[in-house]
Amino acid sequence: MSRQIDVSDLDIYYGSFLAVEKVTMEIRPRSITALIGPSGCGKSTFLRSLNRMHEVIPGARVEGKVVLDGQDLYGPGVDPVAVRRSVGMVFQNPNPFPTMSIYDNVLAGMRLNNKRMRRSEADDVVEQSLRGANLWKEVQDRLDRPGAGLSGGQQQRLCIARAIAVQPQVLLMDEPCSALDPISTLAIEDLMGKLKEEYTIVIVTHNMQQASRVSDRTGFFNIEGTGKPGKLVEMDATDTIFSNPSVKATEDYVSGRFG
Ligand SMILES: Nc1ncnc2c1ncn2[C@@H]1O[C@H](COP(=O)(O)OP(=O)(O)OP(=O)(O)O)[C@@H](O)[C@H]1O
Repeated sequence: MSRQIDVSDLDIYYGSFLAVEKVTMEIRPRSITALIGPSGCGKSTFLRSLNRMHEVIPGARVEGKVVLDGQDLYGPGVDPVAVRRSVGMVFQNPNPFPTMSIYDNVLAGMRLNNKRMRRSEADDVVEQSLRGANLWKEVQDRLDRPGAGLSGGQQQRLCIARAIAVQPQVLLMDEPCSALDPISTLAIEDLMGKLKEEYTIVIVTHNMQQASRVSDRTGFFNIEGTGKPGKLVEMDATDTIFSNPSVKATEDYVSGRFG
């Protein structure tokens, strides 16, 4: 499995509104790709199209291709639920099931997938996922307590544990730190650095420092005006985007001159 995503000529619509136009992008395996750009340019819309989450909105659709490991995720007969299993997602606000125990939260995705497991197998998945999310040490003695009892940063790591429990190939993260304090943010950033050894990660962030700290490659999206579609302006190694971009709009954005 290469865990590479190749997007070609992707148009993304909400009904008749073209929100994102003609994106072609190579998302490299076992690396972190950051998507940046001003509000409304379609970063979250594009991210959601990578695991067919976009389709849960009535009237939303795409044209073009998203290919993961040689399979067109929008091809005929492809099950969107299976796509979401191999391309997991972590959202802006940590959203563990509040009354469910930490233990059951980790297994929630697997249970949705109707996977039956022996207790010892489930114990292993919980421990490995929580270790993978750098949360095991903090919660190992209170696995039966509700997820809501954790701090915001711990809840976000619990959501990451839940996402990796189903062993996805790709992890999509939509502003995963925007609801967190700086210390929890650094903990998630450290964790992302570790996770990229195994997963392909795509992150949407408004935080330029975060994009430059954590990502290997960065794509800059922009929009020409209200009602116009968002477009991928350029994509390159993160260092290049931040120090020597090819397009003036990128330079203006990363240097804080607009956006
Ligand atoms: N559920 C929806 N129905 C209709 N239009 C939508 C929906 N979600 C987003 N849009 C529109 O699609 C365009 C892109 O929105 P999107 O949220 O993807 O941008 P973004 O770059 O992620 O913005 P932000 O940085 O503010 O989160 C916007 O014009 C937005 O109004």
